[in-house]
Amino acid sequence: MIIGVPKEIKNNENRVAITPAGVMSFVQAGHTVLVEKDAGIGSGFTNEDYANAGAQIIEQAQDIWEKADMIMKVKEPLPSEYGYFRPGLILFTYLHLAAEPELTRALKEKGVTAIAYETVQVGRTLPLLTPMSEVAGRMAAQIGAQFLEKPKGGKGILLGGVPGVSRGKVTIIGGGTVGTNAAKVAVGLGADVTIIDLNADRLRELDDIFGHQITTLMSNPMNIAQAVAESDLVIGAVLIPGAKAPKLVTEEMVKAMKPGSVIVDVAIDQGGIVETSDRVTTHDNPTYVKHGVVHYAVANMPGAVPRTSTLALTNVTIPYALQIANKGVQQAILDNPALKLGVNIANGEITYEAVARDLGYNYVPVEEALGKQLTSN
Ligand SMILES: NC(=O)C1=CN([C@@H]2O[C@H](COP(=O)(O)OP(=O)(O)OC[C@H]3O[C@@H](n4cnc5c(N)ncnc54)[C@H](O)[C@@H]3O)[C@@H](O)[C@H]2O)C=CC1
Ligand SMILES: CC(=O)C(=O)O
Repeated sequence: MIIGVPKEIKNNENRVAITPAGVMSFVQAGHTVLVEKDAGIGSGFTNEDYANAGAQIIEQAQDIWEKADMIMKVKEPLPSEYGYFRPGLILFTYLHLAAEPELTRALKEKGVTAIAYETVQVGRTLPLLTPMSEVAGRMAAQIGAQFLEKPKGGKGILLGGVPGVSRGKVTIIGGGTVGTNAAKVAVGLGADVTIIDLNADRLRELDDIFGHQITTLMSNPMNIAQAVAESDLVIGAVLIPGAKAPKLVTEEMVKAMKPGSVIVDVAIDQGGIVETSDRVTTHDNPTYVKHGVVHYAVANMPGAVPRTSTLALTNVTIPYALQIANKGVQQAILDNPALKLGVNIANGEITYEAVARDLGYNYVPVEEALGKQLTSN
């Protein structure tokens, strides 16, 4: 198979979908890897590193998209890349389609087989999302602390306080991977941390992990309203896999926050959990102020720490990509139900139920969409 790796073009997206070590794994398995010139520079990998590992370095993104059987990316294609879509092309990347109706339509109309990192699922875990959620969660607390500083537009408080002055209050809504990692850093900074989740078992686990260093609360509108109103920093970290994020923090709740408070809505890639997170921001211009509250809504937070993120991401994506390359999509899906859950679009059909429901399409099971009854031995 020919695997193509274009350079990422989203604002300040310095990650890359393959490392030189990944290239070597594909080449040893008999595949060809095309890497766009300078695709790895932002993550500290030179063209020479890739060439030494066996990749062909290609000048133009267009040549990669045209020649490759499978395109591996980090972030969703941007409109300038939609023209490269063609029937039968395999696209393996983060997609977050429930929040991307135009992209969904383009992939569907062009017959691309679109496999989303974020919906590959093993039991209750999302192994290709987890490492980036670890990064974004840890970043969320440090970014929140930064924007609470007065020169950055915040109310001018130090999350850890100092002797004789109270600590800052942090509320984290969603106690999964992002939430837990945000809590680790916020607790480390000395903040007064509350985690809200809908899952009572998860709250028990968090209580076991953090003990009296945090407060846990069941997710309901009353608890959320009260915690948000009292918080200096609110972190949005809820996920319903594949689906548009539920708006759990209403505009009224944001109005009740004190001026200069900060919201970091990490779940913005799925549409955000805050009613006033009504736009996606970029690393170049990461915040806006609404009702006196600083909103941070960057959808590619790990792109700002690309060396760490590229290594963490490719550690988990390459083994799945190798399965697709070695066996072809149909057999790889048949052999690996986790990968099957990653297929969001195939042969012009939406094959992930939550995406179909949120965007108003018919859901077609992947076996049916691929036009062949997949049967296991
Ligand atoms: N902005 C960015 O750069 C990045 C964004 N993310 C996003 O962060 C979000 C969270 O991801 P993960 O932590 O990995 O997900 P996760 O699945 O590990 O955790 C989600 C948590 O939300 C909880 N939850 C569900 N409904 C809830 C409700 N109504 N109230 C309270 N809690 C509820 C679940 O019980 C679960 O504990 C996702 O949208 C993910 O794509 C992840 C990485 C980077
Ligand atoms: C999860 C995701 O979309 C990111 O890491 O950018």
